[in-house]
Amino acid sequence: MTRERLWLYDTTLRDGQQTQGVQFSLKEKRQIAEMLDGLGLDYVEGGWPGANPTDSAFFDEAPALSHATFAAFGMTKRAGRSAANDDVLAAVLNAGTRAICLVGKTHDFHVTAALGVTLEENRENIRESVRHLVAEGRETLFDAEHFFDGFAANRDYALACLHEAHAAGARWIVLCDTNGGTLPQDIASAVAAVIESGIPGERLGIHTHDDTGMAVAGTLAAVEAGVRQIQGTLNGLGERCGNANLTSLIPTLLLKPSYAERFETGVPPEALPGITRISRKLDDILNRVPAKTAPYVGGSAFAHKAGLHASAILKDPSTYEHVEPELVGNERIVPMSNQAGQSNLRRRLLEAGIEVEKGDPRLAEILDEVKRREDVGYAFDTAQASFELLARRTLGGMPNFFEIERYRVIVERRRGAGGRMECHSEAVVVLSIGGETTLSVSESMGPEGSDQGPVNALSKALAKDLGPYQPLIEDMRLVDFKVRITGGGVEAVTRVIIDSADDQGRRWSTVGVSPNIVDASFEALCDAVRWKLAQEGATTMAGLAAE
Ligand SMILES: CC(=O)SCCNC(=O)CCNC(=O)[C@H](O)C(C)(C)COP(=O)(O)OP(=O)(O)OC[C@H]1O[C@@H](n2cnc3c(N)ncnc32)[C@H](O)[C@@H]1OP(=O)(O)O
Ligand SMILES: CC(=O)C(=O)O
Repeated sequence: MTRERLWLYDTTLRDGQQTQGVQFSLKEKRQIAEMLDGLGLDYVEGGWPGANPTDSAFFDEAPALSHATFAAFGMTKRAGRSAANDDVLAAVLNAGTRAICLVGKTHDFHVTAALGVTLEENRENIRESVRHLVAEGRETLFDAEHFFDGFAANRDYALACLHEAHAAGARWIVLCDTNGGTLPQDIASAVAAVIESGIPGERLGIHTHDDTGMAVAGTLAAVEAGVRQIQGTLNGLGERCGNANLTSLIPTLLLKPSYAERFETGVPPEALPGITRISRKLDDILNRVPAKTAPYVGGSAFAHKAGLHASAILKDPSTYEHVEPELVGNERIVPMSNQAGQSNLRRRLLEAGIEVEKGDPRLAEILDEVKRREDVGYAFDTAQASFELLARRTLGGMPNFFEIERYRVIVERRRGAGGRMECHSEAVVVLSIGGETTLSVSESMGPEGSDQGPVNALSKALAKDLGPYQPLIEDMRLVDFKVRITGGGVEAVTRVIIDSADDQGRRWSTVGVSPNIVDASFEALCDAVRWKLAQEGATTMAGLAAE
């Protein structure tokens, strides 16, 4: 059966940049455009040339795309001037892209209230703008702004605006749910009416916003009704609540038989496993924590926490997964928590290289300890390294690398050079290693001598002199630090999660809990060091001496 082509148009660099708090640099725009091209998107909209210096510079040195058509964005000409004399149209044309997307009004209310022109003038603006770009040999898209609201308010006028663009030669008429309030069934019936009015589905696109949380559903409803171009953004970035999320739509189109059997896109199946990496790379660029619950690509998308789920997953992963995580480059995890049963536990232990027979009484001991600790504020589903240490201690065979004799932290605010007030943190850690006592003092010191706080000072003091273990922790560093006040037991306590990494690409999380934030941090730091030593195959002092 031949499949119909669905065209994917990415607007991360334009509508995505309209997200509050998002401002891409030139280098980041290039990086993102290349990622989208590598994934197989058909169009990459680069921004609005002339609107700001970054966008203009981006078009001056366009990225080298091997697959995607590069598109510039602008708006229809203003009333009272010809298309050839319109500065906005001149700027988009000068950007030199093969495709140009122009936004124009289709809701009568916006024509009179926002533009302040007559309904006929707006139709002329659409017609002449599109005609001008087509005459210049550009593939022209018309983004019909507020189309669905306009269709509900004045159907004839909204349709007439679309037909102006269509008759003038626009390749794509893109129906926009600009305010994001239209429900999927209303999108479907409006699309059906547009097709019935004479514009075929192969010339129609859909651009939705997520203000009701249904941008993806609205997009799919439009496809069902006949549109053949989808506009969206990576990770659903976009104005207000965002646009239709391509990171959800692309796997859906490729993996769900009801779409995959009827449609093909430019994204080849072998590129699909790259989508999780691309999604996280975008978050990295934006300095955002990836959304764990994101469909397909989120860290929790294939995390099986409940005991009943994990038990079945071990027998057959399809029991609780709608697709295999590998297909989208994600991974299955079975975290430990107070929702876990022995199946989660055995699976998690196996991942850590520890095999325990089903029914071993020590499994129940570990589970009891996990549940007891979670009751007082620990969280092991995110702090897997602390969980492993707990399990190894219960199973026996966990070396006692070092003992904490005492530690002390001083935080001082004092007048420094130039009379400015500045903070200073200092820590002392005393350890006992194989009967020997070591004492380390360290100051917190960040870039240009800035104070990085007491936890940083403690981390440095702890890692300063670990006696014979020192070489094993040299490549280790603290990469993230999260604090949560939690109601453990009868009183609120502080839970600290610390993420550490090393030069061998490992990244691990540990947890500490205490009414005192510094003490909770210190517990998590000690676990981080112990886990690293265990990974390095370190033995106790006695073992080291024997080697
Ligand atoms: C639905 C969407 O998301 S479309 C994308 C929207 N994106 C952006 O707005 C980001 C980029 N925009 C910008 O940098 C600026 O708004 C610019 C450079 C485009 C224009 O800046 P300015 O000339 O200062 O205008 P300003 O932003 O204040 O107002 C927009 C103007 O465009 C007019 N306009 C809006 N839409 C259209 C249209 N489709 N066709 C013609 N004119 C339009 C408005 O009437 C208004 O003109 P007015 O001030 O004469 O009333
Ligand atoms: C064009 C566009 O971004 C919108 O109408 O939402």
